[in-house]
Amino acid sequence: MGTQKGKKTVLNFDSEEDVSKALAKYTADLSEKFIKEKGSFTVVLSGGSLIDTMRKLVEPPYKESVDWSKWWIFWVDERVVPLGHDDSNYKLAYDGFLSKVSIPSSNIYAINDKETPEGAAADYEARLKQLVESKILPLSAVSGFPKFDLMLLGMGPDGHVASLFPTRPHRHEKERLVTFITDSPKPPPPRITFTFPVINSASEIAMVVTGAELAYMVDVALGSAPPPDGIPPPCTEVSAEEELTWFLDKDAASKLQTSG
Ligand SMILES: O=C1O[C@H](COP(=O)(O)O)[C@@H](O)[C@H](O)[C@H]1O
Repeated sequence: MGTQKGKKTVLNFDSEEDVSKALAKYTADLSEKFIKEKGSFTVVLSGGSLIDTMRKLVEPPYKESVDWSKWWIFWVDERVVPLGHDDSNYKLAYDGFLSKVSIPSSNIYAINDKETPEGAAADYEARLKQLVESKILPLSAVSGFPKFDLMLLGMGPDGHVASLFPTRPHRHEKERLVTFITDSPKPPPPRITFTFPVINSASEIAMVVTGAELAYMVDVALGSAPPPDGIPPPCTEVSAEEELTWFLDKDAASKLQTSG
């Protein structure tokens, strides 16, 4: 299991719609707080169901009240396909979120889709290091890795987060900021992903998990069921420097002993 440095909060909601509303308010509140404190808000997105659950953030009142000009967008993982491909996490986010708000395009860090997985990971890592040098991204005083303000994570039924899969050794990478995989068990096979040292250096992390097919893994991740084959899956390793907040709907929380 990961070492929990910050606080952990588990929020249970009646429906996915309620998760979407609460996630919008949580994100807008953090945006205001970080922009007030440091003049910018660095947000790391996942792919998958997260983007649809973020839909309330691009509706009134947040669409107008959030200062999108101060946002910076990154991806915790990306499939190494052209940015316009249906498997691209960038395209998913562009269609469902980024095209609806006015974040400066120079603040949106899509991968270089002309590279191999290894090249794309090295390129993304180099660009993050440049942002550290230009003081856009601070380094965590705890880990020495870049510290993002907010990571919005999803989880797969096998307990993967980002593109860190239970059966792949790159989940244990401790030196690199960004690594790659060419044989992801979930298609498409070529992907790049932030490593745990970077993920766990974030100030705030939201784990956004909805749907009954994730109920067992939620139980494992929150420590109330034993992990499959006795091996803790990646979702058990997530922790944030300030606060990790789980957003669960009733179905995802259905196996937890104490929900509500
Ligand atoms: O492949 C991926 O899967 C995870 C989980 O997706 P979900 O649809 O179960 O929410 C996602 O977080 C990751 O970014 C994506 O590349």
